[in-house]
Amino acid sequence: MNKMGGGAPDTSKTSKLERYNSYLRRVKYTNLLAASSKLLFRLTLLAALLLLFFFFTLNPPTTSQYSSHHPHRLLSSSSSSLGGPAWEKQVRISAAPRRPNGLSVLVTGAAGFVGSHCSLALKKRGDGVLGLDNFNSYYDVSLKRSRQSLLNRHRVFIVEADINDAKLLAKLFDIAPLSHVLHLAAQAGVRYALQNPLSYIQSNIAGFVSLLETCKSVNPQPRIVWASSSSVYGLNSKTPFSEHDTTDQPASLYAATKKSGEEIAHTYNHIYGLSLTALRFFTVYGPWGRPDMAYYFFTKDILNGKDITVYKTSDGEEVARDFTFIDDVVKGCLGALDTAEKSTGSGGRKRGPAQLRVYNLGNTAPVTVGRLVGILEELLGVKAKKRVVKMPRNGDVPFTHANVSLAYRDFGYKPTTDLGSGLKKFVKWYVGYYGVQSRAKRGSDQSAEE
Ligand SMILES: O=C(O)[C@H]1O[C@H](OP(=O)(O)OP(=O)(O)OC[C@H]2O[C@@H](n3ccc(=O)[nH]c3=O)[C@H](O)[C@@H]2O)[C@H](O)[C@@H](O)[C@H]1O
Repeated sequence: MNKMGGGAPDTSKTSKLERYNSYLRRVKYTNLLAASSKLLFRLTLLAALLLLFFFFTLNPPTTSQYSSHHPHRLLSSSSSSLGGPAWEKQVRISAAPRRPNGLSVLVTGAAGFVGSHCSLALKKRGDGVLGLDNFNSYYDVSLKRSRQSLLNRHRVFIVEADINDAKLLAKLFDIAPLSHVLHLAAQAGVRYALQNPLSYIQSNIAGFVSLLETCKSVNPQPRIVWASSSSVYGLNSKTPFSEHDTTDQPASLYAATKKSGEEIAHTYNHIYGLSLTALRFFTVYGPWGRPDMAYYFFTKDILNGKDITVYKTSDGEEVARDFTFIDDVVKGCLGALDTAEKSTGSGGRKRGPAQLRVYNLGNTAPVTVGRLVGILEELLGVKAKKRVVKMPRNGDVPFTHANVSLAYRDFGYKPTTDLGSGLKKFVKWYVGYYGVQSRAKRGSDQSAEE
């Protein structure tokens, strides 16, 4: 029966069906719309990610770019304005050796602690030295500027640029026939990796690869000596540490990046015939040192009457280091440069087997941190306010101890400075540099007269 009445045909079923169909069509359409907008959103996101990827691959952030966006920023100067005839002349003159068969060395990290000492030593014996440094703000930039002034007085020119600047690196090799690279630019410090891990990747891995990429392509390829670290031994308990020991237990990101550097060196040696020598430095100290290192900031804090924190191991043992004096390390660096064989590649291709070496540069006589503090107290004439605490898990290792027989065999490396004599020289420099007027000054004057 037609509920609508009259003789009209019964359409209630058809219209219900139509309404239902149209409902289904609407649902389908809405679903389709939702699905396609989801797809559109995903495609846009993918495109944006791809764009970002290509942007950063083609324009890797330099340390300076990185700095301005990062909470723990490392400010450095830009190299975009470098160039011109006067600048090129400075580069050429600085890199030119002044003795027959002298080396022409690019020293990266030349305004750094080891870099400035090595640059001076090379220049003094008649080699050409061209410095490169980004003057980042990891520690007091004015100290780096003072080292730069010192080098300037000895006619060593420092190019202000980042090792990640591949164009600039290629330009330097174009201008000057650089025979060797002493690569010391790095993000140093074991504990700072907890605060700024990416700076280690940026300098010690990306920067190193950027340098090697340039070196493999230039003709002739330079010989490269570079700074690895005692920290690669990590939790190794076999003493003294030998280059034959396994180094697969890094305790810090710093150590891991230095270890990666050694593996990367192997690759570039294997593929491109680059001659590469890694030097594992053992806690290098001395005048013009690094303010982030314990002996340096202990000196400052002891003089200022501030507490110092001395670590002990979780077993309550004293922590010890094979502290190595800068002059000994400089001799090791020069010995490694002098015995480095030619790279064998040309036109970016390997033409034969090339030298690949790793050496410890240590002092072979570990000293506890407690004893280090004791020596500083004597030299400064001030009692330290010590707080002995268990070593936090911050990347530190309990002890280091170098076996240096390989370096002795191959280039006569023989450390001659004990911690007492080395710290005496450091304190004398420190009180002079900072103009410290205290018992420390009198103490160091007395020691200098002895
Ligand atoms: O050989 C290396 O390859 C490394 O050497 C250096 O690292 P380390 O040997 O750790 O030197 P450094 O920090 O001076 O601490 C010295 C001692 O003081 C202890 N230490 C430290 C800080 C503190 O507050 N208290 C303390 O007891 C601490 O436990 C340690 O026992 C370089 O910094 C590094 O860049 C890298 O080159």
